[in-house]
Amino acid sequence: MSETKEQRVLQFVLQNAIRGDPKSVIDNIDKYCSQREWAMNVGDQKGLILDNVLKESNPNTVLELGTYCGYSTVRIARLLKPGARFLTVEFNPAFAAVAKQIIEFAGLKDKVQVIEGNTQDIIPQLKKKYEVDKLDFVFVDHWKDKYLPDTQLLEKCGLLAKGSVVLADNVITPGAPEFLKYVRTCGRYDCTNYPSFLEYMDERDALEKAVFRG
Ligand SMILES: Oc1cc(-c2ccc(F)cc2)cc2nccnc12
Ligand SMILES: [Mg+2]
Repeated sequence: MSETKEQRVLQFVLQNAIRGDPKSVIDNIDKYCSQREWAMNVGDQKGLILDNVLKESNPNTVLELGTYCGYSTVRIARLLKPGARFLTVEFNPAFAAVAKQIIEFAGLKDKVQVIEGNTQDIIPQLKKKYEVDKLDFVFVDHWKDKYLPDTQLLEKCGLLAKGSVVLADNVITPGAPEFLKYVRTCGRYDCTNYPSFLEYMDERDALEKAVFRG
């Protein structure tokens, strides 16, 4: 059966990283995807910005939209305090299967709940089915045309509170212009842009931090 790129990333991690060591998992995914096959992980340059914004937020409850292979999931979970809750949503079952194995290999299985499904279906279930009250930190890294509707859905479902951080990947490449215009002009967010580069490439990209005013 012909394997996928995501399965090759997983194999490289299983064969080269150290079980239970999140940083070695992160470094080996970056090594494979920079030297062998490009893949849409947030990467190490934007990953460092993600680390810093996350540390500043020191969140109790985190949501990630777009798990993919679990690279940013591992980056986030490794920095969470004991008892913090972390939910990540992936609609592609093959991606979710790889992510679960990478998260488990990193030793972070007990810190993360991988939810398979469409974000527009899962977000309205977070309060009742997943017992979430408010989200302190949301990492938005799925399809660019879902950034705005999903952010508005988070608001509508009462999941954002004063100080909730929404951090979005790829606001330059591929770009999320409607999302950027909304968070920067609707009056409900304080926005900061973090210029960087597209993972494993020289093209420009950026993260946008939008802090909900409540
Ligand atoms: O970080 C990313 C990069 C790209 C991407 C694809 C192709 C290019 F040419 C450039 C950039 C797509 C993404 N989709 C979902 C989540 N994250 C993504
Ligand atoms: Mg991305």
